Amino acid sequence: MGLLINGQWQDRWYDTKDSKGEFVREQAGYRSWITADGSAGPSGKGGFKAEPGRYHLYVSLACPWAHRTLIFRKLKGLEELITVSVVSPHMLEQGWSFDRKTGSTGDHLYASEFMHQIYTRAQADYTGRVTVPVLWDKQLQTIVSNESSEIIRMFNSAFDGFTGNTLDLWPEALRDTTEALNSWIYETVNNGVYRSGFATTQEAYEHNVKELFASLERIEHILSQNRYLAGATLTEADWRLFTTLIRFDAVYHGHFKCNLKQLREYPNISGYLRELYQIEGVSETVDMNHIKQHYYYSHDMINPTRIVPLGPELDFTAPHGRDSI
Ligand SMILES: N[C@@H](CCC(=O)N[C@@H](CS)C(=O)NCC(=O)O)C(=O)O
Repeated sequence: MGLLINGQWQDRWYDTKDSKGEFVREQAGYRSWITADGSAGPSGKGGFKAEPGRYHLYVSLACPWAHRTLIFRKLKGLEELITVSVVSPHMLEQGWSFDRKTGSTGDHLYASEFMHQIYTRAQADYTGRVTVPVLWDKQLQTIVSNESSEIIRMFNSAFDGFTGNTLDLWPEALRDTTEALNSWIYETVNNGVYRSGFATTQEAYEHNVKELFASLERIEHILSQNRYLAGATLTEADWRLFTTLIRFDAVYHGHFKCNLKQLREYPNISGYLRELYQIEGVSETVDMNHIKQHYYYSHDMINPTRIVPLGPELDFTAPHGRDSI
């Protein structure tokens, strides 16, 4: 695990000295948007017109942020239009790698060994963390975006003209509601599990775990009255939450010490999680082996033996019972 400084790879764990033991996530560096006509999006530069075959996704099947983009690619019927390479679940001294022996598909575009080579291909003197997902433009040979929350919004509509798929997971009428949900769920749940697990002081850990479970209680309450987070309609807020929930009992509960409760103790959250998992195509995006291998094997600062636990046994295919909500 490490980062690039002026294009040079440095092997380093997160520095929490200046933040009282708190893990602080770095802002994504590439923030442009693919749009239907190539005009600039809300941030970054223009020139990235939606075109079949032009774009490529680099993902980890273990990573909850990358997982969001795979779900949107699936639900929006983009599999033929946007190609994918998967990194190995083991993120070691050189960061994410394309080691086929440990579960990567290899880099289909450039046969690179490491993900940091994709970043330096886009910018030779890049400084910053080398994260997935990365949305790559094969034509301009550069990174369009490495921010999952924005990639899913591009996928939601930019290619509709080609696919005819008009499923709208960010409906105009629910945007304020969705944004409000996203903001506290991102802070205390999606990133909250990382802030708990990567904390290096007892105080920071306890603070984050308590916040996380207060939010889970709040979500349990919302889901006792609503089928989905924003009401009767499934939105991006649900998929953003889903990728954290699906990893919760298997990884965050043990490895990140988010263990006040297991998700199975929340009846509404568990039923909701199963319902989302059972939506057509979604289970194909979930790879529990990559998920467990990544966290338990890569973070040797937290788990120095690198032993990957066998349990817990989870069955996301059981009836969800949410039809009556
Ligand atoms: N803001 C980014 C965060 C992506 C991210 O942090 N990905 C993790 C994997 S789960 C990563 O690549 N971490 C490597 C690192 O921090 O060095 C997004 O949502 O796309």
